[in-house]
Amino acid sequence: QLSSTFYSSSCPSVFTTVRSAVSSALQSDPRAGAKLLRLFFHDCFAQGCDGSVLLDDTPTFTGEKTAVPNANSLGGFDVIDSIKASLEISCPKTVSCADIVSIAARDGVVLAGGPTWNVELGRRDSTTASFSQASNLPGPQLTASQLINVFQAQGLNTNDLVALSGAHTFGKAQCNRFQSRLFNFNNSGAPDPSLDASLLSTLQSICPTASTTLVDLDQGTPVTFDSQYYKNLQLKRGLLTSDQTLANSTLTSRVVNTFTSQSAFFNQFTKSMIKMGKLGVLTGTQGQIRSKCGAINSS
Ligand code: HEM
Ligand SMILES: [Ca+2]
Repeated sequence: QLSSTFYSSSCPSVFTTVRSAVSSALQSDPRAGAKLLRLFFHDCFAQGCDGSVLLDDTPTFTGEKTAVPNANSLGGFDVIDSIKASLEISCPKTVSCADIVSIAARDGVVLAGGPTWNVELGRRDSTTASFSQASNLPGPQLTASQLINVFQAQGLNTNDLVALSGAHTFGKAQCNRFQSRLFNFNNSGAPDPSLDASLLSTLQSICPTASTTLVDLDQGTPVTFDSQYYKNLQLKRGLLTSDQTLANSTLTSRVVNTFTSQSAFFNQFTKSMIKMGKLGVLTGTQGQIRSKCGAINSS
């Protein structure tokens, strides 16, 4: 029961406010859009798209930020906080943090050259978070069949999985997320055979150890939102095991091939984003509209 016109009368400036904030964040951080897109994914997969990922820990509350997939990894909180501060001036107590994340994710895609779509709105913010669900976000070592299962548990199918993984067309990953592929893959004494030799030697020199050094997820067009990601997979140039497996497994390889067509990818990506954006949403009088995205309202 979300709607793209949800704020048409209550906060008509919401789209321009978010767009200009994301655009200005990109001036100082070329990864800002990628961070915001990932933030949306991590919000939706833990307890639904309810802003739970934004809640800070307190002495009596454990949120999602310290879960392994998020800790020292997730970003974009500063951009969301500054958008929220602007909107509390123009449209007080009106726009949920969960909706801000969903619009900012779309704008991060658009401003990197990706497709646009009408974001469906009307989500409300949670008063709780789920450390355990955040901890169960899919890890970079998963195989295609494991990824299919994780997505299926959220009501997302194989097309959604492959299309949404295309988000790795921009942004970066730390060496420690994939370094196990480079020297002694699965205790074989050799690197992952499904990794292109020239990319392997590049990565071996950047990542001699499982460090926090950052590497482009898409070595072809690292800051553009395009279908290069799928072409990389066909060339054994996927960075994470969870990327490369999509081309290696017969469960997903045909879909990977389809998405080398940019129009086919963009078309499915927008549909899958709208679908992911509906996971576990709070609407109507459920939850609340937070005044600050990092904390539940005190009264
Ligand atoms: C299919 C399962 C997925 C796995 C296993 C996965 C895993 C990862 C990992 C390990 C990183 C690097 C984190 C770090 O090094 O700190 C990453 C980055 C990223 N992920 Fe995913 N991801 C998945 C799906 C998605 C989806 C569905 C989206 C969004 C629709 C997404 C968007 C991103 C983006 C944009 C980045 C780069 C963020 C940045 O530069 O800060 N990922 N992902
Ligand atoms: Ca959530």
